[in-house]
Amino acid sequence: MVRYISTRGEAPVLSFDEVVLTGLARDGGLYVPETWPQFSQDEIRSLASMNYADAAAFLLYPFIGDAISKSDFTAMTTKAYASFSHQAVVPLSQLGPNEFLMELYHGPTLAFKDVALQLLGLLYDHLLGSRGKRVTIVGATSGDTGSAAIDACRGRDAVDIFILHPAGRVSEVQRRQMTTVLDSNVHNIAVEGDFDDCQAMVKAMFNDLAFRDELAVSAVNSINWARVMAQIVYYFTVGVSLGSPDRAVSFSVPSGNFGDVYAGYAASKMGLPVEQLIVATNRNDILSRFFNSGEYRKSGVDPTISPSMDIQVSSNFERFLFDLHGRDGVAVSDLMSKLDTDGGFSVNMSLLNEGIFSAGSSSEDETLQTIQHTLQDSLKLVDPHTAVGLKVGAECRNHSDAPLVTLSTAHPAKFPDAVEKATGVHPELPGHLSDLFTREERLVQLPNDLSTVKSYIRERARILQAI
Ligand SMILES: Cc1ncc(COP(=O)(O)O)c(C=O)c1O
Ligand SMILES: N[C@@H](CCOP(=O)(O)O)C(=O)O
Repeated sequence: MVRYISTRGEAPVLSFDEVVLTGLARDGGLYVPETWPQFSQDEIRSLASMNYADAAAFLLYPFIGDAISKSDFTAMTTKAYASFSHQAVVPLSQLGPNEFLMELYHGPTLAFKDVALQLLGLLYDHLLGSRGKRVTIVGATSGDTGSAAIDACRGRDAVDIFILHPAGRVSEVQRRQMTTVLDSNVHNIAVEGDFDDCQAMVKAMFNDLAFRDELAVSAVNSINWARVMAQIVYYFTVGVSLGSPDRAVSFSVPSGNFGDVYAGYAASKMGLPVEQLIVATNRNDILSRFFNSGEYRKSGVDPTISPSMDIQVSSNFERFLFDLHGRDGVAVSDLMSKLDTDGGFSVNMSLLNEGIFSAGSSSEDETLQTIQHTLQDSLKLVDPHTAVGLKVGAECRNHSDAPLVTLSTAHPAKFPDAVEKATGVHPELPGHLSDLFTREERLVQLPNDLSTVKSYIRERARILQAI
C-alpha cells in the first residue's frame, strides 16, 4: 500500500484517505507517495482497450490502497468522467505531422482542472460520508481551479468552500463561473492582491495549526495529492494512443503552479516512456528561468492574457525539488526558508542536465501570434494558455521523432478578449453557460490581509456554528 510522506520530512506519514483530507502537511511541506507504483509494458499496452474512466481506475488504484474498495473507486471514476461533454473525455486532435493537442477542456467548467476536481468532489463525499465528518475547504485560484472546485463541491452538505481569487486579475468568464454559483456552502473572496498573495494566505491558514484544526481545513489546490494524482492518467492514455510504451512521447505543458507538468513527471516515474517534458510559461517565467539557469528567484507577478499562469511561486515545484535532492526533507526545508528570507535559491545545473525537462516562455505578442497562426494553419481556435504551450513546445522540442503533444488546458471561450484580439473570432460559450452574463453574482472583496480573511472565514464556516 502506498503511504505518503512530506517533502519537509517532519510531518506524520499518512494513508491515502488521510492525505486527501489533510491538504498541506503539518510541517508546511507537500505530501508525495513514498514510492511510485510501477506499470509493466504489457500493462501500459492494455490501456488501449479501456475507456478513460476504467484506465483511471486501473492506473490510480495502487495510490489508494485499502482506503476505498476497487468497485467503489471504479464507480467514482465512471461518474466523474460521465460529466464530460466528449466521449473520449480527453480527446487528441492533430495539428500537423507528429504534432498534437490534448484537449483537456471538455469538463463542466471548460479547463483541465475538471479532470481532477470532478473526481475529488466524489472522494470528499465518500471519505467524509463514511466518517460522518465535515470540512472547510480553503483554496486559491488564478481563475480555473476556483470554478472547477466550486462546481465539484456546490451543494455538498459535508463541505463549505471558500475560494480566494485576485481581484480584477481573472477573466470575466472565469469570475462569473465562480461568483454566479449561489449555493449557501460556496463563498467567493476577491483579494486585493495577486495569485501569489492568495496562495500564500491559503498556506498560512494551513500553517496556523489551531485554525486548521478548529475548522477542519482541507485543500482543493494541487497542494492536495489527489489533484496531481488524477492528472497522471491523461499522460498515459494519450501516450498509449500514440504508440506508447513502444514509442516515447513529448509533452509541452502550459505551466504556473507546476502541478500539471509534475503529473507528467509522475507518469514517467511510473513507467511511461516520456522523451521531453517542456515547461511553458508566460512572462511570469520563474520556472523557465529555473530550468535554464538553475536559479529559482521570485519577482512580482505581471498580469497577462493567460491569467491562470500569472504565478511566480509554484507550489508543486517543492515536490520536484524533493526528488532533485534525493528526497532529503531537510535540504528542501532549507531551500524553502531561503525562498522566504532571500527571495530565491540556486541548484547545481548538473542536477538538471540529465532530466527530461526543458523550458521556455512566451511574450504577449508571441502568444497572440500563435493563436492567430494556429487558426490559419490548423483551423483550430486555441486559448492563450494553450498558445503559450504551442509556442514554447515548437521552440524547445528536440529533433527525435517522438510526437509532440501540447496540453490544451482551457476552452478559448474562457478568454474571449484575447482570442478575438488575435483572430477576430469571438469564441462562443457552450450551451450550459450561454446565460452566464445575465446570472446574479455574489462575492466579497477583502484587503490583502490574512487576519481579515481568516475572520471572514471563521464567521461563516458552518463547522464552527455547529459546535
Ligand atoms: C488554463 C490553465 N493552463 C495552465 C495552467 C497551469 O497549470 P499548473 O498550475 O498545473 O502548472 C493553469 C493553472 O493552473 C490553467 O488554469
Ligand atoms: N492556475 C490555477 C492556480 C492554482 O493552481 P492549483 O493547480 O494548485 O490549484 C488556477 O486556475 O486557479
